[in-house]
Amino acid sequence: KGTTREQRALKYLKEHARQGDPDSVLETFDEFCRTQEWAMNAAEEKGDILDEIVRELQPTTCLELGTYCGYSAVRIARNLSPSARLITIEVNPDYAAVAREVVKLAGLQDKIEVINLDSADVIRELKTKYDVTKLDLVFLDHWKYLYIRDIKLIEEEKLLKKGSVVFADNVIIPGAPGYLEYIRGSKNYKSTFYSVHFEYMDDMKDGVEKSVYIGDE
Ligand SMILES: Cc1cc(C(=O)N2CCN(C)CC2)sc1-c1cc(O)c2nc[nH]c(=O)c2c1
Ligand SMILES: [Mg+2]
Repeated sequence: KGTTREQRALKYLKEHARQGDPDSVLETFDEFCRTQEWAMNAAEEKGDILDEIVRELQPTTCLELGTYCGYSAVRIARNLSPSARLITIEVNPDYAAVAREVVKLAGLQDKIEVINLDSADVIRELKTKYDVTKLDLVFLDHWKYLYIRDIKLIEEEKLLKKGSVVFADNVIIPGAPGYLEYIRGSKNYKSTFYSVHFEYMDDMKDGVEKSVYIGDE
């Protein structure tokens, strides 16, 4: 075929979504994944919880680990206030390239910065190189073994403040071994589990975990 699934998705979005309209981009992406090819987007149910968190928290600075094609980056950024921004990190260059196109298609390139590097390297430089003081929202959606590494790094860098929200995808499928135990066992967080359908699969259950930071700043 020569093209990747992510490139086929982008082509479909360019042909069917309204330029500059984030809602249209998300609806069209969901349609592609339900009618053409499955893809690991945060999708409708997980997306609704993410929307709720962003609307309630009104975060100024958001960090997403695991951009993939940019579905959840668009989902987060479309609800951000004018001066708020999202930094999203994607280690896979092919995914990052597609994500940048999807962000542009949604007209959100001024709110979203896609960084094609390893998450740990960027987290260590958020304060010095990316002008971040505190993170109001962190979305963990990259690789299950990196959730615990990266949340510990974020704590070490003192990037969280009281009320900061850490939202983790896939805590059931593929699962986040060690992360759930760590975050639920920590006195610095108040965690809530949401049982949700796995993206685009009405017969599979996954879980997402919302953790509010209540620890020392
Ligand atoms: C790629 C993949 C395949 C899965 C699966 O069980 N499958 C059976 C059912 N069929 C339909 C799909 C395939 S689950 C999953 C996945 C899903 C996410 O949301 C992810 N988020 C971030 N980073 C990941 O690596 C990530 C992987
Ligand atoms: Mg996921």
